[in-house]
Order: sequence, then structure tokens, then C-alpha cells
Amino acid sequence: MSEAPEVNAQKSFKNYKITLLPGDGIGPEIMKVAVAVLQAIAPKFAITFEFETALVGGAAIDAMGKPLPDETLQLCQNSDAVLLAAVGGEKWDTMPSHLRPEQALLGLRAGMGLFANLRPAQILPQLIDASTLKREVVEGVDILVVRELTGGIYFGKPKGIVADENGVRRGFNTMVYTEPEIDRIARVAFDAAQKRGRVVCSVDKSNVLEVSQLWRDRVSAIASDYADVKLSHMYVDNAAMQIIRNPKQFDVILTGNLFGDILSDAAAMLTGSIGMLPSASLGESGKPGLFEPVHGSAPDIAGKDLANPLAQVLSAAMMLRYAFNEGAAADAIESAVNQVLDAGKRTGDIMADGCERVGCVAMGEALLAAI
Ligand SMILES: NC(=O)c1ccc[n+]([C@@H]2O[C@H](COP(=O)([O-])OP(=O)(O)OC[C@H]3O[C@@H](n4cnc5c(N)ncnc54)[C@H](O)[C@@H]3O)[C@@H](O)[C@H]2O)c1
Ligand SMILES: CC(C)[C@H](C(=O)O)[C@@H](O)C(=O)O
Ligand SMILES: [Mg+2]
Repeated sequence: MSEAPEVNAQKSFKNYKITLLPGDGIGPEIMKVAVAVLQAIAPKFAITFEFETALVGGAAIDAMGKPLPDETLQLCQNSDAVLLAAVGGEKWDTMPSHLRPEQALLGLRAGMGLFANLRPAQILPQLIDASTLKREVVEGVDILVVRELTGGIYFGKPKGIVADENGVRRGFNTMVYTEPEIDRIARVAFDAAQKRGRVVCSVDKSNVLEVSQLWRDRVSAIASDYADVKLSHMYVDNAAMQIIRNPKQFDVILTGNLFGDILSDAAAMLTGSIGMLPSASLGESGKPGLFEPVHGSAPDIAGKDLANPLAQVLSAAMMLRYAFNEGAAADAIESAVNQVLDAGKRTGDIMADGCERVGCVAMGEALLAAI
């Protein structure tokens, strides 16, 4: 009699090449947790990961004299996806602006063509009491901020600081959007809305800014291709207020680079902590995306095992879903996050009465145990 065939022998593993950019501050601590989670999940879904770590931000300035070395950008461009933690810190705050760690993010976004930044803010039931807002305000919140990421005032020219003949300095930036830039990000928002609540609120400052008048005009024009999606417009100052007053009115918020930066931090706080919020930055289809937490390098808690690694871990889940179409593996990571929160594990930023305070490392261990 012949032996029973080895059932798993034929299983084909998919291999994904991921560039890891741990960066500064709490970056390396939270990245370690995310990588361990990815490694734990991989065999369960017939996936293998090829990780390569590169220098970015302050770490790259210290080692190579610039925030985004060419080698790092090339590695990112040639990988299947990029997982970034955070950059920045006081040590580099006095550098000239083109040599600041934050420039690495702008260089990556421009160099990889990452024009669409998706920042979901969803309140997990376990964290309702970690929000500084009332339960009835935040319960059920599920917002997607779609932020334009390679245009607007972040990249507009002219910009600079110049001195006049009397030595009085003038600082200036330019907020600029072209029609194609507005159209493509609007389509991302409408496409996303079709898969969610079919409501888009476009946020601008068209009562004052010409660039916003063009924005509103083009977003309204693109909306005519999406009859099943309801579009409204809101001024950014009102939007900041409405996000706090009644966040449940929002489904997809579509906005430009600067307004999206600010509103996504506000939306983050609805969910309890900025330490919970992942993001995806995407370009043309087929090109690698970049996945990172919304928060920064949190220098105030770096190196103390206090960081919440969940935004980083959830960014890894977004990478699996958006870059690799590995929805089941992403679900498994999200379910592990839910399990550790159900078990009452909390880092300081999301601590609540009756829960167990843990550090970054212990939170990672709890996730691995859940997986
Ligand atoms: N994407 C990025 O890399 C990014 C984003 C924002 C800010 N930054 C940079 O980070 C540095 C610090 O900026 P900041 O203080 O304005 O913003 P930040 O997001 O780093 O920190 C704001 C506050 O939130 C807390 N926090 C942030 N992430 C946390 C986490 N995972 N767990 C627990 N607490 C967390 C911090 O301790 C701090 O009190 C600056 O150099 C800034 O330019 C980088
Ligand atoms: C650090 C900075 C360049 C960055 C931004 O302004 O986009 C950050 O705040 C973010 O939200 O990713
Ligand atoms: Mg920001």
C-alpha cells in the first residue's frame, strides 16, 4: 500500500517584499511588535514576508546626513509595500527645513506618488470610555478621512523665508491644486464611499480661498459620476467643530493635505487615542503603498516601554488588506487586537478603570498569545 500523501506539501506560499522604516522615537519599539505579529500570522495564511529595514528621518540624518537617503527611497519603490513607524524629535528640530526628519515623509509621498491617504477613525466598543468625549457622542463612530497627500500647501511653490532690504523676514507657502489632482482624490473618496455608507463630505475653505473654490467645483463635477453617493460640502472650521460635536454625521470626509492633517488628528481623539489609528497612503494601482500610524514619534514616551503599538499593528493589517488583498490575514490581526482589548490589556494612553496597564512589549506578547 502506498503512503498517504503529505497534504501540505503542495501548498504554495506567497512572498511579499516589505521595506520597514522604523525611524525615530517610539518607532523602533512599535515596529518590533508589528513585525512579530506579521511573522506570527504568516504561516497561517500561506504567506511569507521578506523584510528589509532602511534608515529614515532623524536616524538617517545621524547616519547618512539626510532624512531620506536615495537607497531608502529606491528600496521602497522596489518593494511590494512599505511599513513606516514615525520620524522626528527635538534633536533635529533646529536643522534647516530641508534637513528635518519630517522631510523624509514628504519625500516618500512625492517619490512614491502616494496621493491618497486613507485614515479610518473607528471607535472600538472596548475603548469608548477611553475617549475624552461622552459615550453617546462617540459610540458607533466610523469615519474615513480621505486626505490628498502630494499636493496643496505642503508642496506648492513658491515657498521660503526671505529677508527684505531692512532685514525683516517673510515666510510664505502656496496652497495650490490642479484639476487632475482634485479629480483623482475625489474619485478615491467616492469609490470608498460606495463600499461604505455612500456619503461624502468634502471639506474646504471656499468662502476665502480660490484654491478651495476650484476644489469644490471639481468635487461637485466628479460627484455626477456617482449618483448613488450623497455629497455635501463643509468649511474646514465648521468641520473641526462638527467632528467633536456630532461625529456620527460623517461617513467619508474628503479633504486636502493640510486640512486632512489637522482633521485626522481630531478624528483620532474620538477613538480614544491617537495610538490606535492606522493609515494607508496609496498611489496609482500596481505601485507600492505605504502604511503607517497617524501619530508621530512621541518623543515624550520614547524608550520607556510606554508606547501603544496598536496603531502600528493595525497599519500592518491595512497593508495586508490594501496592498496584498489578504483580507483574511488582516481580519486575523484585527481580531487579535480585539481579543487583547477584551482581555482588558491597556497601554497608558487608553487606560481605563478596571483594566490592566501594560507596556509596549507586554501588549505585543499578548497579541502573539491571541494569534
Ligand atoms: N508620521 C510621522 O512620522 C509623524 C506624524 C506626526 C508627527 N511627527 C513628528 O513626531 C514628533 C512629535 O510630534 P507630536 O508630539 O506633535 O505628535 P505625536 O503624535 O508624536 O505625539 C502626540 C501625543 O500623543 C502621544 N502618542 C503618540 N503616539 C502614541 C502611541 N503610539 N502611544 C501612546 N501615546 C502616543 C505622545 O506621547 C504625545 O503626548 C515631531 O517631531 C513631529 O514632527 C511625525
Ligand atoms: C510629520 C508630518 C510631516 C506629517 C504630516 O503633516 O503629514 C504628520 O503630521 C502626519 O500626519 O503624517
Ligand atoms: Mg499629522
